[in-house]
Amino acid sequence: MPPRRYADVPTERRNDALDGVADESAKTPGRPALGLANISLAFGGVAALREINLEVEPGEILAVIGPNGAGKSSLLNIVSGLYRPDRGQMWFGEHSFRDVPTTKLAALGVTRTFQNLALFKGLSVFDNVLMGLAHRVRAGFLRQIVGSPLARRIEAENHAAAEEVIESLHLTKARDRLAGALPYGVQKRVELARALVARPKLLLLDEPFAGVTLAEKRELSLHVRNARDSFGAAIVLIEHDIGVVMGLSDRVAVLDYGRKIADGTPDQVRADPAVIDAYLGVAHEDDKELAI
Ligand SMILES: Nc1ncnc2c1ncn2[C@@H]1O[C@H](COP(=O)(O)OP(=O)(O)OP(=O)(O)O)[C@@H](O)[C@H]1O
Repeated sequence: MPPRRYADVPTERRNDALDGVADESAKTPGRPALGLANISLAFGGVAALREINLEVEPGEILAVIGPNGAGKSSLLNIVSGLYRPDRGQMWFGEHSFRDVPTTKLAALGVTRTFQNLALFKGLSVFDNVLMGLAHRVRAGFLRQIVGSPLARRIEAENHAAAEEVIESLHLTKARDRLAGALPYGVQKRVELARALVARPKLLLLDEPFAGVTLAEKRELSLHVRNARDSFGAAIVLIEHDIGVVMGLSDRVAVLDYGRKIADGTPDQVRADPAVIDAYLGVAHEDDKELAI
């Protein structure tokens, strides 16, 4: 079966419109989709992250788990440029950073969703999804080409990509509704659609399954896996639902008090005494893998 497309938009001819991503990063070939080396972060006297080393390969789904306050959100916030690490280095593919430039994340092929949703509630589902492609051309470049055949073609391609991902994520019926008026679980799907429309190389998901029903968890899990299968996205997710984590992830990294205490397959992590001690404990022994 040929791979499915979310947004098969040719970008070569628009590369010169991207905002100088390569200029601000050192280039190192042969790197994984995401690499972290010795990342540390403290808030006053609280060490949120201590010398974290982590790699995520293209097409790999990595879950980051751990007790409350372990450093999971801090890690995601560093990778998406919201926090600045005190020490360490990061790689997105060949681009290396100390500080991730938030405004250039999408152009680097990195998208994320937020635990508490970050949709434009007064815009339609279609327009929200379209916003996931807003980074593709600079405003100045758009002004120069407005009304031209190239501008019309870019618009048509973006619209087609948005329609495709809306259909893929079963959002067709909600396409013209205001995002803010939709049930929470559907809004979660809209946010995922917006993160997927540009076919990211690296997708960061902050508790994508929090607050949704079991049926919605199953469906969202399928869409996440499909993003990996259809265009090889590397996916990092923070999740508390151990059933989802074990069923969906290729690899699980466990944080505790800012340290990475385990990193392995779901089975390896589930059997690791340090992880059972720090996090899984007796309460999680009965957690069943979510069948997806
Ligand atoms: N902006 C901040 N200012 C001060 N301290 C912070 C800030 N963000 C995180 N911390 C502290 O850093 C540590 C790690 O917090 P973080 O939110 O990253 O953990 P977490 O694993 O995501 O927790 P949870 O599962 O509860 O969301 C905690 O001690 C937290 O109180």
